[in-house]
Amino acid sequence: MLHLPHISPLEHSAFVAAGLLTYIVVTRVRRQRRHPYAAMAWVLGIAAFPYLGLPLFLIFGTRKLIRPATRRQPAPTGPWAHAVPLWTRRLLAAVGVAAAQPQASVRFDADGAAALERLRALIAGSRHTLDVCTYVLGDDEVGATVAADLAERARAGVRVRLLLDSIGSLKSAHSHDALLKAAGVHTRMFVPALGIPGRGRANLRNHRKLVVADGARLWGGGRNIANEYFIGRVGEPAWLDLSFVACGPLAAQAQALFENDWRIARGVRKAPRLDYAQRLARREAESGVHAGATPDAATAAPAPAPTIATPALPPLAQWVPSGPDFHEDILHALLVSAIFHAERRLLLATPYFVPDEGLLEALLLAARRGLQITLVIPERSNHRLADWARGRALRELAAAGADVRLLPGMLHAKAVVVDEVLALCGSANLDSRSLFINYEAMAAFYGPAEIDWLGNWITETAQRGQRASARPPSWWRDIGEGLVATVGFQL
Ligand SMILES: O=P(O)(O)OC[C@H](O)CO
Repeated sequence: MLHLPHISPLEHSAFVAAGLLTYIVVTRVRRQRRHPYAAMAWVLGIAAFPYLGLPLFLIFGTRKLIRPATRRQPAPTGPWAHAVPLWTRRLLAAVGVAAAQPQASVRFDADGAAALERLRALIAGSRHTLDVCTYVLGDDEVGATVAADLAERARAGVRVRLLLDSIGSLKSAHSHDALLKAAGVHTRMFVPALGIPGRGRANLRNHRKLVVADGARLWGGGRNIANEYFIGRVGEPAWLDLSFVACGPLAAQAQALFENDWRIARGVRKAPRLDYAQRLARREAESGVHAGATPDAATAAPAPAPTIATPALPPLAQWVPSGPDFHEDILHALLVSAIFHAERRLLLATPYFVPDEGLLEALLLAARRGLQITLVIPERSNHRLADWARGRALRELAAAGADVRLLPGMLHAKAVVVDEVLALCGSANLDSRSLFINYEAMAAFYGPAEIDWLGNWITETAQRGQRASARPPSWWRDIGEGLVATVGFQL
């Protein structure tokens, strides 16, 4: 029989005090801001159940891996600087994001089959390196096809690195191991879900989705690598989603970030001596590359997808990362700033809409200022808790005059358009998990062609949805939504 050690009330109180002190020290030393619900939950948890609460806090309680940077960078200048709103330039430079640069080409894919062809062509066109990061690699047709393509490149002598999130790919992470390993693909799992994760990182998932070929061509967007994002599961249509291929410096920016993620997955604890934007600038200066890489035949050729007409401005773009590897919540800061700066319209598409109070308030104020706000979400997503958590925010937005559209099928695209000045497309959902916890990355586009393309796509997609109502729900639904919303910071 198990005998628990006897603990006197004094010893118990001392343990609780030590637990709370640990919470304060970790939070203060790392200067981590927390959602009020999260702070309250940790303090109450440690005080009420210290023997469980403290270990859980040490395993899951860290949100940021680096301390605030004191360095302030000036807003970038240069031939294209005028095309990026000054507030964006200043903000992103201040938080350590590499500057926007012109790309040789950018092509979006809304159609899943075309997106898969373009991804496969990018992989097939790699000659030296291939860096792949995905939240989900499916144990299905698309997962197997892409894994076979990676294996083929590795056999041809390309250095192939595959980074999988260990929670996102929990069920399927090892499905393609035999093939990948035999071909020489280097695979790493991002922060093990099992085992003893160190320094509170177990809750910090890598949600970034990118493939970089030869450091020059980037495939990115909202798609994971599994059937539902491209061709649909058996008997079901593919989810509505967006991805893109960019040829140019955006790929180098994404690859520099991948290098960081690859180190973290190896368990490296020390922060790199230079941050990724500085390292990138140094590498570019050393090699004298960029400002417009040329697309090679492999990416120029494939798929009958929309080609963007030559704009007055080149496709100006910037890779905007966010997550525990940056002290600021960069995407949240960018979104809130963008909403306050918007003058005419805000178009938003997301599968999961669980905004924190700051983001919701910014949107509500924009609606009250009379901006056109279109928010497209699926009527029922694949995460029922997220659907429950969003109810109040949707009703408030609809009541304030926003056009909230519920699509009949599953929408998984993540895109935001702000006036005619900025468009975002990438991995981040408009929920607290993406904006405050996960490793994420979005491409920010400043060229008129890309902004138009994404704006038109969101507008046309919205027209296929039903308008959400501002009517109050039944009392039990209201209570249910309230309960789910208290853990909304984790959704
Ligand atoms: O986290 P996302 O946005 O990549 O979506 C993943 C799916 O919802 C997995 O259930």
